[in-house]
This record gives sequence, C-alpha cells and structure tokens, in this order.
Amino acid sequence: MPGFSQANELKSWTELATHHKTLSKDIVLKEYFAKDPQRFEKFSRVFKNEADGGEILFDFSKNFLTEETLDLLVKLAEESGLEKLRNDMFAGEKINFTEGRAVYHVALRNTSNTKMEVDGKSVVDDVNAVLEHMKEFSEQVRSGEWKGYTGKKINTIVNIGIGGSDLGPVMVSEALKPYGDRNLKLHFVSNIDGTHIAEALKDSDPETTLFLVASKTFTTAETVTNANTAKTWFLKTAKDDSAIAKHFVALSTNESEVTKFGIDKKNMFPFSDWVGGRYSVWSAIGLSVCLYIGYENFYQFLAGAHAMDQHFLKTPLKENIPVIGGLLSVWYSDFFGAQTHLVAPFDQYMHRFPAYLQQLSMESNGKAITRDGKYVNYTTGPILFGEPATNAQHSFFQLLHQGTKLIPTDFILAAKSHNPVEGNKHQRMLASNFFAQSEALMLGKPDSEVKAEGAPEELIPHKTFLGNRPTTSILVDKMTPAALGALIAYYEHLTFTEGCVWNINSFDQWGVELGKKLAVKILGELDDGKAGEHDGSTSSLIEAFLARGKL
Ligand SMILES: O=P(O)(O)OC[C@H]1O[C@](O)(CO)[C@@H](O)[C@@H]1O
Repeated sequence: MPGFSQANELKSWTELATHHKTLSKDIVLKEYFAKDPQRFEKFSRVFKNEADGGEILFDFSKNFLTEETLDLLVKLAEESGLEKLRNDMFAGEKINFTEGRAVYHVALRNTSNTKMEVDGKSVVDDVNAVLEHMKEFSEQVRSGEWKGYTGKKINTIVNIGIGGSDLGPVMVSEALKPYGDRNLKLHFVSNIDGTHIAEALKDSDPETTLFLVASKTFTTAETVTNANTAKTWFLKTAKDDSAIAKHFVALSTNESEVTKFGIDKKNMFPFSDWVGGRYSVWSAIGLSVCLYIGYENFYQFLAGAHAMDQHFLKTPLKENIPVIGGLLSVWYSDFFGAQTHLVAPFDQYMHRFPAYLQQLSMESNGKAITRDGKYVNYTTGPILFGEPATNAQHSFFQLLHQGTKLIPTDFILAAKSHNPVEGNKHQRMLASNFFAQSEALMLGKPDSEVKAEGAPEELIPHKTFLGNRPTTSILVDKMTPAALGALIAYYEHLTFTEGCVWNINSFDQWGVELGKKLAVKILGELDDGKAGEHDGSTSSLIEAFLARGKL
C-alpha cells in the first residue's frame, strides 16, 4: 500500500486546489495561445513507434494547463507512488491484491523478449509458445490446410465471448479491416439475446465455420450458453462428436471446463490468470484478429503496444505521454468537476473504439474504495463515451459546443487514409473537421461576431458560443497494426495512472458480479413460471413477462 489513504491528503493535491482557484478564473485558451507562441511546442509530445517507424503526435496544448499545472500534476503522480506501482506491474508483482494476481498483460506483448517473471518463474517461454501455436494455426486456416470435417476450407469465423473476450477482438478486427483477409467472414457473438447467435448461424455453413469459444473463466453464462447453442446447431448437420475438433477451439485459462465442453486440450489456446479480461486482446483471446489479419500483422500490433509500454516504463513523468493523459483526466474530474471523457475517432474503421475504451476505463476505475479499504473523498472514473466523427458532430456535439457541461474530449485522426478515394478529397474533408472542431470548441463565437454577421438581436445569445472547451488531438501517421497497438496501450496506461492517483485497485471488477447472481435466481423463477419474493415492481414485471412471453 502507498504511504497515503486518500489522494486529497497529498500535499500536491492541496497545491493543485490552490492553483486551480487562480487558473480557473484566468485561463482563456485562445488568449494563452496569443500570449505564448511556444504553447504548442511546450504541451505536445511525439511518440516514436519503434515497431514500424511511425509517429503519433499528442497535442495537449488545448487543455487547461500551464507549466505550473504540469509540474504540480507530475508531483501528484510522484507522491501517489506512480513510478513504484508501474515498476511493480512490470516486475510481475501482485498489484491486483483483491484477487491476489499480477497484472501482466504487458508480458503478452514483450516482443523484445525481456526477462519477465511471476512468482520467480519466467513467463516468456509460455507466452511465446502460445504465440507460436497461434501462428501455426492461423496459417493453416488461412491457407486452407486446416479443413472442416467434410474436407472444405474454413471461410467463416464465429468468436463467441463477451466483455473483454469480445470487445477487444471485434474492435481490433474492425479497426484493422484493411489488413484483413476478405475471404474470411467474421462474426462476433456476445449477447445472450438469442438473436445474436441466431443471426450468425443463419449466415454460416457448418462445413466451413470455425467457432472460437473465448472465455477466460469458461463459466460466463452468456458465452457457455451461446457456445452450446452453436454446438447443437453444428452437430445437427455433422452428427458425429469427432467433427467438433475441426470446428471448435477454446481461448481460455480453464482447461477442465474446456474439456468438459467437449473441446480437445490440443485445440485450446491458454493464457494465465494474470491477464485481466479487458486487457486480453493481446493474449490467445486475440486469435480471431490473428486469423483475420494474419500473424505478421498481429505481431506488429503487439510490437506497437510494446513500444508504448517501454515509453511508459522509461520516460520521465513530465514527458511521459500516457501519464500526462491520465493526470489531465484527474485534473478535469477532481478539480473542474468534469463527469465525462469523450473519445471521438475521425476514422470509420475505429467505430468500436469508444465501446472498447468504455470497458477499459469504466470497469477499471468505476470504483469508490481506496486500496486500504476506505470510501474515497473525491470523484473517480469518468463516464467514457464516444462515436466516430464526423457522424458524432451531427448528433451530440451540440451539447459540447453550447451545453452547460465541461466535456474533456480526445480527437483521433490518421493523417493517411486507407481509402484515399476521389483523389483524397474525403480525407481532406475529414481532416478539416478534425481541426475545425477542436479550434471551434476552443475559440467559440463571441456575440460581437454574431452581431457583425447581421443576426437579429433576439437570436444573438442563441448563436453565441462561449468556447474555451478543452481537447486533446491525437494525430497518427497511418492506422497500422503497430499504431493501433500503441494507441490502445496509451489508453491502458492512462487508465493505470488515474487509478494510481485515486488509490483504487483498477484491476478487479466485483461490481459486475452482483447482477450475474441475481439473474441466475430469477432465471429459476422464469423456468418455474412464477415470480418469487421481490419488490412490487419487479414481481409485477416478472408476472407481466410470463403472461405475455409464452411460446
Ligand atoms: O472471459 P470471461 O471469463 O468469459 O469474462 C468475460 C467478461 O466478464 C467480466 O468478468 C465482467 O462481466 C469481464 O471483466 C470479462 O471481460
């Protein structure tokens, strides 16, 4: 445990509170830019991705930040023990103390084969053995050497998993679609709603479909139920249990449940309990991605994340890009009262990125108990939300520009499009929106300007924009596998930084357990056709469902 309980007991927290009193009255971003021609240079950082030679520019200069703010925030990180906690994570210490586990997803993308140990035992060979298996298997499937039970090539992959066993694979395979094998059809089935599996099966042929049952625990009700439904559907045609080996593989830590399900141990891609669900796309859980984009690209994805890991591990805090991102989030949440964090990728392929980040951020830092068991005296994890732009502009950006809430926003753009159609015209239009939005959010539109445009007197307040809305712009050269890997790792370490300062355990998820238990009890009542003991509303709703939902 660190040498403090509540983050607001730290000296730097008090100093930040005093600093906030003056800064919040004074800071007008456009004036700060006018006063300081070096502002962009001071508050932007370039990440050089050793994996593919690409760069990512992080522009933090349109944030409520001065040199003093940054110094105080860095001091807050130091006092909170960020360097120790980070080093402990990289050393395989059991920093997820409520579950007695190491937090070692960084070991899954250790492409430099650095020594990494848990309990004094190296994990490097085990990680590499699984990667080797993924390589061999993905090459066999992609080449057609791996055949279905009737000798046909696999052309459909159905990943069955939920939460971290779904969101990472679906987001990454969408984001890296330009690298995908278009002869392979991908389906991701997560929801217990029968529609999800039914639609995937309608679109599949048992002779050419490969099911990946992705579940760390292999006990998650949704996944086990969907996988059993898929197995029944498959056996209806295949008839013979021995055919399962060609069409079902498991991505899991739980060998006994996997074999009980009927999947051969040799068709299991294992990983360890030190991989959290929301950090598992780098593990065997990423097999769907590997099959789709090929092993070389998957490896580049890992290498890009590894490059960001090295940056996080070795760069002084003031230059450390994810540390700055995390500290800014704390700054907005706890000193400016921001409740949310918006992430808007200007990239259609990245359309599931905000959904992925929701689990990463909200399952990690949606906590209110400090590491020594006290209720926090301050606010913690923000509500993360987002949609790809420019679509987002035409729906909820109104509230960003003229609403009453402060919404710190990240905009992400790749300079080079994968589809430079119409002589790159679309890309230039996309980019012009990326620049215009952050500029407009900062500059606003004063009433004098609205008046000068000839607006009638009564409309002037409606057409005025206050501006001074903070944004972080992230400019990637091109969304390559390595760039995406680095970007995800950026958000992981940002989340880590927040959790460390707030002194919460970012690595458990007890909050989702309650709902699971209650649902099991009510399922028994639905099977019996009678509501049990509940409050008036719940019993009546159950009775209404039973009356209306009879088959
Ligand atoms: O991979 P599993 O064990 O099926 O769990 C799936 C998901 O369920 C959760 O435990 C929460 O419901 C997530 O943390 C996890 O990603």
